[in-house]
Amino acid sequence: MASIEKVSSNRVSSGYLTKYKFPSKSLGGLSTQFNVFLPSAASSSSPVPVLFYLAGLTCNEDTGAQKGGMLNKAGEEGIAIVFPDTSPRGAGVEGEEDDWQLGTGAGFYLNATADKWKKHYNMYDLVVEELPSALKKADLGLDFSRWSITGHSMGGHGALSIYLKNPGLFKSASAFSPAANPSRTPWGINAFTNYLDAKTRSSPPSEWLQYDSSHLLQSFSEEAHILVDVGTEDDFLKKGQLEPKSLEAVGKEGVEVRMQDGFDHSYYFISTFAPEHIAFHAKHLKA
Ligand SMILES: N[C@@H](CCC(=O)N[C@@H](CS)C(=O)NCC(=O)O)C(=O)O
Repeated sequence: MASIEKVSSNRVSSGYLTKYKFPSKSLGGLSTQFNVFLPSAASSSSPVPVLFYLAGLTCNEDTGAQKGGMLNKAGEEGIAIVFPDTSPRGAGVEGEEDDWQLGTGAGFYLNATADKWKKHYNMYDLVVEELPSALKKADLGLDFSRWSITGHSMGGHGALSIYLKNPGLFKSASAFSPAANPSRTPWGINAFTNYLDAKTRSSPPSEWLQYDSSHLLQSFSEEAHILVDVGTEDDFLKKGQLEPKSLEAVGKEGVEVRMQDGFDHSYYFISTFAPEHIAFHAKHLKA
């Protein structure tokens, strides 16, 4: 496996935010970048818990790190945060730059099975397997036995679906304005239609449902530790892209969905509630 290479580093909060890159097998050999916030106290002999933050459509590895308002609280709690990119870059797939909801900046945290996309668009494998392996090998002081995941919008879908698909791997999951029922809402339908080669005739196809949090939650047999915040003035909520009620409708204990009065879809909303999400994860990561 290729080693990670440092690109830049900035002092922030009680530690450093460092950008790395490495050639990713999951992304067909393309170089991918990610940021790691590491509290200064972390070391290979004293590793810290890890939180992954998955960003939304049109974003990259810098968006959450720069605008999410997460780092002071993470520093205080002694938690590292890993910020992956949202898609491969420069795959050269026809049309990948034409639509902000598909292709570059819109990897949807799945493994593509459609011929056109499957060589490069495997963000699920990158986030769940390859990036953790590369980070473990680099021995930065991250303890992946204490691992949680969060994200925004498309990244909220990523965080919840990855948590639900891997019982026991994460201590907790949270999301800001997630696309919570993507097999039935426009962004998800567009992404799944293009990325996934669905052979089943059911509607929605089972190949889509394996990435739908509201569906996955129905058969999640473990104790759930999930926190979701959504702003009542979120235009994407109003346009039916998010459907957080479909998570509540499952009626599973341990899933808290909070509607936040007057907030929209932006990073003003995320940065307001980010410290509460960090505290939520800290409670489970340190339990
Ligand atoms: N480009 C889209 C909006 C894309 C968008 O809102 N992306 C969200 C995630 S779904 C985001 O976090 N954008 C980055 C930002 O707000 O800084 C549009 O023009 O409607």
